Amino acid sequence: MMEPIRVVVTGAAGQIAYSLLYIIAKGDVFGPDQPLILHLLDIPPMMGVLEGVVMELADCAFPLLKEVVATAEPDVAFKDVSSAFLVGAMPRKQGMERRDLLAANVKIFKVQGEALDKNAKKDVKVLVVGNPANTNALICSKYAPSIPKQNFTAMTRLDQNRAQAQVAAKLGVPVADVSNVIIWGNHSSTQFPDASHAFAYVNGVKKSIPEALKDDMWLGNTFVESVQKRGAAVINARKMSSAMSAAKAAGDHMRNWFQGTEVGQFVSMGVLSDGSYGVPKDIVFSFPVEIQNKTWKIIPNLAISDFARKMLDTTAKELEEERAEALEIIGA
Ligand SMILES: NC(=O)C1=CN([C@@H]2O[C@H](COP(=O)(O)OP(=O)(O)OC[C@H]3O[C@@H](n4cnc5c(N)ncnc54)[C@H](O)[C@@H]3O)[C@@H](O)[C@H]2O)C=CC1
Ligand SMILES: O=C(O)CCC(=O)C(=O)O
Repeated sequence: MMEPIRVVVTGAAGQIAYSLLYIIAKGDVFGPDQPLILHLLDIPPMMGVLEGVVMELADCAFPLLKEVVATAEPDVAFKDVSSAFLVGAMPRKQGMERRDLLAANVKIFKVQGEALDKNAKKDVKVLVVGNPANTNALICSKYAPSIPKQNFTAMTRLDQNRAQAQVAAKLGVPVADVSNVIIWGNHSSTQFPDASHAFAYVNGVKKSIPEALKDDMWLGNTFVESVQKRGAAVINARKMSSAMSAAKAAGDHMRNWFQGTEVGQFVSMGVLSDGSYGVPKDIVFSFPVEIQNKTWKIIPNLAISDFARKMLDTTAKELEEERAEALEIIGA
C-alpha cells in the first residue's frame, strides 16, 4: 500500500469544493491506488457547514480516504501538503468582471502563500481556482519564496474544456476526439481560445481543426467570444457561478500535473511566464504545456499569426494591469 499524501482544498464549504472533494476522494485525480488525507480549510463562520461536508465524506465510505482534517487555521490546513487546491474566495456576481474581485480576494492569497511557505512540502503543487485566478497565483507565489515558482499555477482548464466541447459540437464529433485547443493568457474575458493548432478525428481521419471546420469566421469570432463569455453566461442562467464544471476542470488540471499528459497532447495552465512567445515575464499567463514526471514544460515554436499576436498582447497587458493593482492593494 502506498503512503497517504496530504491534499488541501480551501473554500471547502463552498459550491466548487462540494463537487471537487468527491472527485478527489474517489481517486480520479491522484490515481486509484493513492491513499489520501484531505485537509479542508474554510473561514470560522463556515465551520458548521464544513462539519456537514465532513459527515458526507465519511458517509461516502471512500476506500482511499484515510483521514479528514477540517479547520479554519491556515497553518493546520497547509501542514505537510503535497497538493493544494486554492478555491476559497469570493465568486463574481452578475455584471462584474473577474478583476473586480481583486480587492476582496488578493489578500487571501498573500496569507495563504505565507502559510504554504511555512508549512507545506517544498514540492507542493498549487492550483489557484479563486478569481482572479492568474493574479492570485502570482501573489501567492511571491509570499512563498521557499517554494519553486513553477509550483504555482492558475486554472484555465475550464476554459480549455469549454473550448474543446464547443469545437466538438460544431464538428459533430465526440468531445474526446478533439485535442490541443489552447487557452492563452488570463482567465478573463480577454483570454484567447485558439483552435488553430488543435486537431480532431473526423470519420477516423486526423485533421487540423481549421481544415476540418473550414470556417475561419466562426473560429476567429463566435468561438472566441463564446468561450470568453461562458462564465458570465452560466452566472446569468444559474444566478451562481460554474461549480460542477469548475471542479471537473480542477481535477483534470491536477491529474495531468501528477500523472502527466499523453504523448503529443497539450493542456493549458496559467504558469509564471518565462518570456515565451514574447509574453512579458512576472505574470501568470496561460500557455499550452506538456507534463512529464510532475514537471510542466511550455510547448515551444507554435506559429503565431498576426491575429493571435494581437490577442496575446491584449491579455498580457490586462495581466500587467492586474499585477499593479494587486501589489497596490497588498501594499507591496
Ligand atoms: N478559475 C476558474 O476557472 C474558476 C474560478 N472560480 C472561482 O472560484 C472561487 C470559489 O467559487 P465557489 O466555490 O463557487 O464559491 P463559494 O462562495 O460557493 O465558496 C467559496 C468558499 O470559500 C470560502 N472562503 C472565503 N474566504 C476564505 C479564506 N480566506 N480561506 C478559506 N476559505 C475561504 C467561503 O467561506 C466559501 O465557503 C470564486 O472566486 C470563483 O470566482 C469559479 C469557477 C471557475
Ligand atoms: O466567471 C466567473 O467569475 C465565475 C466563475 C468562472 O471563473 C468561470 O465560470 O469561468
